[in-house]
Amino acid sequence: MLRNLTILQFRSHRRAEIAFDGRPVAIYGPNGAGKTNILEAVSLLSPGRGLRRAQAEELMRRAEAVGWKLRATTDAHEIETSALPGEPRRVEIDGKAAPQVALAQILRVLWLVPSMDRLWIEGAEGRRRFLDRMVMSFTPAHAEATLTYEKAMRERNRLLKDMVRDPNWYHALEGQMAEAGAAIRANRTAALERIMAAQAGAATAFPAARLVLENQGPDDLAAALDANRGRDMAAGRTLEGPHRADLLATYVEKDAPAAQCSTGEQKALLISLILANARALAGEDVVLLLDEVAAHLDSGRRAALYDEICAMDAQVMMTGTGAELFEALGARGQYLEVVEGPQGSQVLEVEP
Ligand SMILES: Nc1ncnc2c1ncn2[C@@H]1O[C@H](COP(=O)(O)OP(=O)(O)OP(=O)(O)O)[C@@H](O)[C@H]1O
Repeated sequence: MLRNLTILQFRSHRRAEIAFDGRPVAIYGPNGAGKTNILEAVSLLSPGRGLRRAQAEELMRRAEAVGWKLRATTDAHEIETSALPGEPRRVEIDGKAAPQVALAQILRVLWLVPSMDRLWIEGAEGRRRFLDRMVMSFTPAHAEATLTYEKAMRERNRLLKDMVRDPNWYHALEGQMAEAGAAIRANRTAALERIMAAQAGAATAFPAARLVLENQGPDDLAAALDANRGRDMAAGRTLEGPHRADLLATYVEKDAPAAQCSTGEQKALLISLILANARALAGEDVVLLLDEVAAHLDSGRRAALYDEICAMDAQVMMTGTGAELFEALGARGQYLEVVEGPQGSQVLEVEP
């Protein structure tokens, strides 16, 4: 689990040191105090751009703009990640420089944030990202397969745009895309099976979702890329492949597509998936970040959510309103109050 986190010059935080004691962490305080910024810091202990998909530069505290740094201690490792102005984010694990993807091996960080409330309604890209984060939590190497595929595809797209016709320019790239693409597909299929199995086996108040992958691309991607170069050249990009896949969910009990469910039901489906994801990872170091998830839930589901979180093997950190969190978690929670101070956000440990 994550034991300690030091946040330096990050968003609204000048310096915050937090020691986690293993209980679900309840973070509360006024609007804009810097609660979500703490969850965002934790999300950056995994590969990628974190739960707001921010650029490294945006994360620098505006007042000083000297760069930011996060230091974390888990049971087994020390993680440091930082960025200086104008530079990409860097990662060190146990004092040695490491590629970002190496973070996926240490903590399995999962999250739900309010910007995902319209996930089932909006475009496929958000769902694909959500899917790939779940997949990466099971198969850390998925992060690398995705990077390899996207890099090769970008180069292929450049050739297509430049109207390069010589097949020799394409062979190696398409080979890489086919190989990484097959891994991506297999990883995604396996992850969905694990999530659905975890849902089926759990005593949970959250609805079961049937998950299906659509638009995964042709079975023989190498042959399709080879055959469709002319069509792709006309479009100026690669039209088919796992980069177009979509995740469809059905609310099983009502046999309704997620996009047609009520706002609360859509949220319940997301919570159901993220809880199933965490359960399916039992035995791994899972950190589950829940930003204002209780909004849209009825009182029955809210109570169930808190009970399920407390019974889980995962380390949970959530934001919400103080009164509700105190009432729901009582002595089961660790409380952090975040307030805005003259020197930026202040994080206070509170005993209820
Ligand atoms: N790069 C930055 N430098 C300084 N402050 C920043 C930076 N980025 C965001 N902030 C500030 O952080 C605050 C938002 O923090 P955060 O999103 O954590 O709020 P919150 O406590 O979750 O609030 P809410 O309850 O409204 O969701 C805002 O006041 C914003 O101006």
